[in-house]
Amino acid sequence: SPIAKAQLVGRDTSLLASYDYVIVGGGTSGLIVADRLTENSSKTVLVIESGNLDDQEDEVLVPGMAGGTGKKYMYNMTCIPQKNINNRTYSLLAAHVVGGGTVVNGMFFDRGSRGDYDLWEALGNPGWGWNGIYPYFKKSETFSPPDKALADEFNITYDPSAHGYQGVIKSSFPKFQYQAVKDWFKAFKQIGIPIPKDGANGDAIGAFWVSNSLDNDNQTRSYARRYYEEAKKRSNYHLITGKTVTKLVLSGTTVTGVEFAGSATETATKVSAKKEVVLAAGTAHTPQLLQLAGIGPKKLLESLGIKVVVDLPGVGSNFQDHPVLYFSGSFSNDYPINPALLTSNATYAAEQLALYRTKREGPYTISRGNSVAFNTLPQLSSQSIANNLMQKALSQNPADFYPAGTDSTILEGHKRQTELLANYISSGRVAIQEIAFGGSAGGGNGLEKPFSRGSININSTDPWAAPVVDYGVMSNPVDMDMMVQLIRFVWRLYDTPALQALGAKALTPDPANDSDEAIKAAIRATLTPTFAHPSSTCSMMRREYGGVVDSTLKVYGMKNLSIVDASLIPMTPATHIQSTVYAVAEKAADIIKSRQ
Ligand SMILES: Cc1cc2nc3c(=O)[nH]c(=O)nc-3n(C[C@H](O)[C@H](O)[C@H](O)COP(=O)(O)OP(=O)(O)OC[C@H]3O[C@@H](n4cnc5c(N)ncnc54)[C@H](O)[C@@H]3O)c2cc1C
Repeated sequence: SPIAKAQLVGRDTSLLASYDYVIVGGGTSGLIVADRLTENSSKTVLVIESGNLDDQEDEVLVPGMAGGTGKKYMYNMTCIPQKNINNRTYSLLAAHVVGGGTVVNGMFFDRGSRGDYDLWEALGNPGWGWNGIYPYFKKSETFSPPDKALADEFNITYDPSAHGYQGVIKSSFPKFQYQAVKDWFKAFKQIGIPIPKDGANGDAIGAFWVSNSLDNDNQTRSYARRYYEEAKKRSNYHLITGKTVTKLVLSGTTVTGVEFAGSATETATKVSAKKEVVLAAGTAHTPQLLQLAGIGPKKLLESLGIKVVVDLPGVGSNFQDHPVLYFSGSFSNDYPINPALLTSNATYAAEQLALYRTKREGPYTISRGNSVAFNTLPQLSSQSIANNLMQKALSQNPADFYPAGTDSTILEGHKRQTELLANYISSGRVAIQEIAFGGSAGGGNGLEKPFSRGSININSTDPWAAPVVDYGVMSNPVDMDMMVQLIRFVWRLYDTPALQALGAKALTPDPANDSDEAIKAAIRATLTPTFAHPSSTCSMMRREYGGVVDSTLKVYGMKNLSIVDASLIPMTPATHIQSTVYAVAEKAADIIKSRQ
């Protein structure tokens, strides 16, 4: 096809009629799996990506401008009104570009704690606990330690043995930090939060330093496109961009290929997969493609007149993200050089940008920051509050959170997740709060282990129509209760001697209105349902729990169909999730290779 030929990136060759593997989505996970599968020169791989290559503009490469590309590389998707936050709506942050979320993200490159991944294993996924995934975190990373002078001044500690040194993604630290970060660390210490040496070794509980997905040599973003750049010279690797997969081609319950097109009016091209079709279209679009193909909840499919190929109730359910409440405050005694200066003082900003361009130094080497606190519920409130809240979760009836007639496997999975979560949360094995602090008085207060679950489902048979996104945020009252504790904790943090020395004052939520009811009203009015970490719509879990793929990532009931993206994460880890997606995809590639 001449159209296809023109858009096969970097190649003067034609699209083949069939490949061993067809990968749907050239985002984060898709490019990793493609790279690894093409290491075997006898296997052919086609990646079909709906977006295009990025232009490598400053807003992609310069950390201090991260996210500045706005909508250019994003889908335009909005959730339905969220009834527990005053019917407000919000975007679903899904990237639409080669490299996916890693082109536009905030470059935090951290990992969850041991418990976050042990929960996955406990859901019936042998090999997916911390010990099973840890080697793959290392495999994806090339770590550079921070500059000695900066590390000495700011006490930036790290565990060299926790990192990788031969991976594709460069991980390192900016050349600059704001002074107030030191005071925040002191404040966490004063309030009794531990300061581990490094979160990367499974001990990601407390306040610690994290690296960025940042190339230390030139202080620019390191992202999934690098996997493609390194592998594209292989003649067995084809990437086609600007083409959307519209259909999985089936023969009974075997996937034999896909159809794709550049627009709704373009005639679709068909390509066959001799071994597997690998879904890497992300948390919103992987369930969409399955449901369109008749793989999903029977009731939904029948209501749209779609022939049911496999009744798989979990496709589109168990949707999770990290709801976040941005708090504001002020420092009356702030340092003269602080994060606000870049936006308030154009001369300073121009000087600093020039410094970045000439020497790769200064605040433009920072993206969203390098210091975070991941706190457990007993730490941030008390053991008795934690026990009471978890008892409340355990006494709930899962059916109360789903429409009547919801499949029993979904309810069973909900119950099992609740039991595990309650146990891990009350025993402090996982964090439930994230506070990212970069030297400003305000920040984000994220709920890392929500009990609420949302959904992403189609409501049309048109592959070009966006699926319906329901975050389900705060649908579980235990999440509201935990969020109240998260806010009270931040207020107490402002009262520590370390932050009081800066003249810290909490502004919003306003501590003057400190009844539970007033705090809940503030949550309803201001909570954001997403921290740009959508996941879990095609969870890796036992089928009896509403799972969609097994621990070898094969879709239940189907042949030659796997999933490798963030949609398979069964329970969201307490971390920013890109390095988890990198690790999952590295492990996925090994699993798929082992089937050869
Ligand atoms: C704005 C933003 C900020 C973030 N900040 C951070 C951060 O600071 N730190 C962190 O750790 N994580 C962050 N994340 C999260 C992280 O980047 C993502 O979780 C991760 O990149 C998801 O990888 P994925 O492979 O699941 O999906 P994606 O990377 O989104 O890839 C899916 C790809 O599939 C393509 N696609 C979809 N449907 C089709 C189709 N039908 N046919 C062909 N192609 C299709 C899409 O265009 C996309 O490129 C952020 C994410 C966003 C969006």
